[in-house]
Amino acid sequence: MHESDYGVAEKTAIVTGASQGIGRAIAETLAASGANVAICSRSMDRIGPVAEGINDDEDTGEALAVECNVREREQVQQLIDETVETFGDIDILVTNAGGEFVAPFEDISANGWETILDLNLTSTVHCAQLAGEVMREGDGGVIITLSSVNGQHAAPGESHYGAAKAAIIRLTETLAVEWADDGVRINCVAPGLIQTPGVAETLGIDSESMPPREKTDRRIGHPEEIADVVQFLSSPAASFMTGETVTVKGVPRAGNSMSQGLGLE
Ligand SMILES: CCCCC/C=C/C(=O)SCCNC(=O)CCNC(=O)[C@H](O)C(C)(C)COP(=O)(O)OP(=O)(O)OC[C@H]1O[C@@H](n2cnc3c(N)ncnc32)[C@H](O)[C@@H]1OP(=O)(O)O
Ligand SMILES: NC(=O)C1=CN([C@@H]2O[C@H](COP(=O)(O)OP(=O)(O)OC[C@H]3O[C@@H](n4cnc5c(N)ncnc54)[C@H](OP(=O)(O)O)[C@@H]3O)[C@@H](O)[C@H]2O)C=CC1
Repeated sequence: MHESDYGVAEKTAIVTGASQGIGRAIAETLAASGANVAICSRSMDRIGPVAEGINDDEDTGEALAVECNVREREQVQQLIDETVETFGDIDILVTNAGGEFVAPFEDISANGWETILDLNLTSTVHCAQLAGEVMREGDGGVIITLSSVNGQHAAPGESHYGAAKAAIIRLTETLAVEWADDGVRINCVAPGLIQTPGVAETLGIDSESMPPREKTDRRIGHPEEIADVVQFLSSPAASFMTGETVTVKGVPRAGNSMSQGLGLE
């Protein structure tokens, strides 16, 4: 009888942007399954307590907090080095850190464009190249990138973010082909609208109005619903998946426009 293996116990995972929201849920989910997690954000004051929470629980893997701005390649290299020094290897990389502001194309300055491309796309390049080097020289690994439904479909005010997130999908497909022989699987997750502090800040969506996870006919998701998909993609159960983008957006709605997800219709 076949028994599915969704396990990541004793694996080492890096999760970027894990001080809150989706990244935090991913880190806590992987750690709860026994993975050791190296987690980063731009501030030790913000990432430290997340690691402490994981380390306070004796039943989880260990957590290492690292202050790292993923836009800075040298800081990403330090994150990789500290992870290998502490846990010995890198098995899983989740390039979660990202963000945006909503603005019409004509109002986005050159620096505004570069900020969003750097934060989402170039940071993914830094992390995948530097952690990928460790994986490829060792016994392979798993990479999960974060795109968005805005990387799959157009939405007003999202030209910079949509371009960056679309490029992450194609980068994922390309690396899956280039690194297949090195034992590296790489897949992408494209969330729909998820209730996080970042969304609350950017879009002013109130967390109190969040319907329960069990209610499927809703417009907004829980961070844990992304974490569960990342856990699956990280595990041996997904061994025959690479180069794919998994959309996680709940009930499809007519028009498939992100503006509907935002309640802007
Ligand atoms: C329709 C949405 C669907 C939902 C999809 C959800 C996607 C998400 O990712 S939501 C969760 C992610 N979290 C966030 O987005 C956090 C909120 N955003 C921010 O914290 C920031 O905006 C930032 C991280 C994206 C950028 O911050 P920072 O690096 O500090 O950059 P600056 O403030 O220095 O600005 C750089 C550059 O960008 C211009 N700019 C910033 N905001 C706007 C704006 N609202 N409209 C137009 N331009 C903006 C800013 O003016 C700077 O350019 P210059 O003035 O030319 O220097
Ligand atoms: N929420 C949503 O609806 C959707 C989100 N996504 C994507 O999911 C990912 C997570 O989003 P979400 O949880 O909502 O975001 P949040 O804004 O809630 O959290 C972002 C996290 O990233 C960290 N971070 C931001 N910039 C950097 C940086 N330069 N270097 C290191 N860490 C950084 C923040 O930590 P700190 O501030 O402490 O540095 C924080 O932990 C992003 O890539 C986003 O684009 C995709 C589709 C929908």
